[in-house]
Amino acid sequence: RKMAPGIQPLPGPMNLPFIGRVHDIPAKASWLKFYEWSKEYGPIYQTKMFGSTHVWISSEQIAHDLLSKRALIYSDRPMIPNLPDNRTSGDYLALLGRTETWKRQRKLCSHLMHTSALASLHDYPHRERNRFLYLMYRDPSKYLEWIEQFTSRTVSRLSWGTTHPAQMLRHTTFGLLETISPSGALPNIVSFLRHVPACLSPWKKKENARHALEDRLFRANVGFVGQQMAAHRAEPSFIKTFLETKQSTDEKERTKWGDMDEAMHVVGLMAIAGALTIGSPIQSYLLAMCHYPEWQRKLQSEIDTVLGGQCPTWEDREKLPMLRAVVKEVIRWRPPVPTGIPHAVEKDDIYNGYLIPAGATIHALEWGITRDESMYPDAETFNPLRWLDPAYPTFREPLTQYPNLNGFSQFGFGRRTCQGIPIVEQDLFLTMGGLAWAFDVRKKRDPITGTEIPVHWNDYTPLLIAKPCRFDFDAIPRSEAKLHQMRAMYDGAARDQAQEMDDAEGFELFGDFMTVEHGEGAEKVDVGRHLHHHPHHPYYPQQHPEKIGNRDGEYDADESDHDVLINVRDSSPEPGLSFRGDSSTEPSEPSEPASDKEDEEEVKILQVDKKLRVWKVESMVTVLDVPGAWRWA
Ligand code: HEM
Repeated sequence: RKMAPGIQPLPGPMNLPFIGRVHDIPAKASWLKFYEWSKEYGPIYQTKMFGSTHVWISSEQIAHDLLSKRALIYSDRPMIPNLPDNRTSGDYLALLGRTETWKRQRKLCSHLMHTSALASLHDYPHRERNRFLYLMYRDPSKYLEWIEQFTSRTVSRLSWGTTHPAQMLRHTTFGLLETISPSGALPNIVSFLRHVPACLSPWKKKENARHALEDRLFRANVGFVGQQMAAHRAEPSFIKTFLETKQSTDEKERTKWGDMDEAMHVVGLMAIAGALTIGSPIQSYLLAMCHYPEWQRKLQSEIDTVLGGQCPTWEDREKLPMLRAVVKEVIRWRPPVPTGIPHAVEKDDIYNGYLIPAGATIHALEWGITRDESMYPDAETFNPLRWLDPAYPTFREPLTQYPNLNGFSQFGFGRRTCQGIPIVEQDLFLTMGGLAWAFDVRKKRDPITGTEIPVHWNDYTPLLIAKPCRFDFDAIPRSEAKLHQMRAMYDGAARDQAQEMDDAEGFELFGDFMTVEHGEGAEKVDVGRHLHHHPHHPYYPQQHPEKIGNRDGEYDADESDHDVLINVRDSSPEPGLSFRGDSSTEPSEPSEPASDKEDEEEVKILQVDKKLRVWKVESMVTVLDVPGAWRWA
């Protein structure tokens, strides 16, 4: 391509014909390679992949100069080869091109988020956090499960006022992450594979089936909120807020936010974003505490001194700057979206004498941005002090307000910045604060030699949203008093859930198996199992054989929903039947020996709704740490 005098192409590695540098990009932790190149070619450089230009930015200043200050031409999104209508379809706001649909959807998203944030997210993160802490106490080795339950249940409540869709949301959302991630589906790297017809393309078949399932889930959820509103018992939610505007007597207000179908997708995307991302920093917090016990002690000391033994609530945020600094530093130390979500530039542009060609994909390389030594000295070290001490360039006053997550580079740039920060901020403040208040998290010790068992430093999953691969640690409750408090907090959360169960009449539950119709016919999807058989899923047995949690060699997602049992299998239990097992055991197979006695409990079926295939149970749980004590759950 001919350049005007004085203009040059961006620096970057030499490209091979046609494939560019595809062969150099590792399947795992690709961001480390892109960061390595930034050391060689500078804070802005380009690579080619199958003919398209990718620009990588590792400086916050340059990202702002282009993506924020020149937002007029830098706010588009690239086409995702494995989801080729992502720019136009309107199903996923975050992936839409710079279109009128995107502008409308972004406004609606912002309105719903704002309304909910003003009401402190209806206390949902707090209620779910209390449940989460107790589950962590019962079995910290299942932390991946408890964290995913926390994030998906919280965002389900926010979106639809109920936790019921949470499990299915996890399933469909994880599938979407694979569909769109460069390392999740081959056509995203070898882009011409997108032309393979649907009947021959395993990627298209899989995505079509997933999409159909997701569509059914979102429609059922919206229907549920409508029914609950008609019965005057809907809990607050994004969809409820939207439907209320539809009931306004003011015609302008009624039409302002678009139609129901669009709102369904906007809220669906918000739920997807919430279920996907927030687990990453919660897991990274546990990793950080294993490596930096001194910061755990400092954080605990702040919480104990300021709150006199109470567990942090959202109202305490102004008083706990160190907790906010830990939240922010965890995100900086291990960025949840290390390669960023790419923008696309719509016109040729010149930056400092370099050409950025129209159509190039622009990546704000979040991993590189957080390693800029001029802003983050000693960047590899987890150091919350950089947000609290005036000696650091990132310090900001007043400490009642800063540090916070608003405007943080890790949530993107310009007109496409993340819209979920109020949820992220509250979820992380409560979970990290709750964990520090309740537990000493530390490396496990070998029972015989007493030596510490090593924990990895930076082994993360490879998809667009990166999470630490499973590691073992101890989470020791800090005192007997805290244990009692945790149980009381959990009882409150369990009561909420029992109430919700009563309200769930009319909600369409999904079976373990369901038939999904799509273009190529019908497919039987095993939802329960499916969740654990994604090749990149951290629980996936083949990929991480040593990292599997439970006695069956495979992690059972429903295992510890002890408080109420929602069983969706075909057996038809009768009220009054009692059996021993854990609450996810089939009552039709009571004789099956439970190999793990600790999980056993007395379960009695109280009520059965055959149409919904829901049982409500009463279960007597052994409280393991107080021998001989029993508790009704
Ligand atoms: C730790 C959690 C999260 C992180 C690190 C994160 C990060 C990001 C990033 C990097 C982007 C792209 C920004 C850009 O293109 O410049 C983004 C976009 C977005 N995020 Fe988040 N996010 C998180 C959680 C959430 C949550 C809970 C929601 C729920 C509402 C959400 C909603 C969105 C939306 C709607 C967009 C798309 C904005 C647009 O394209 O116009 N995010 N997020």
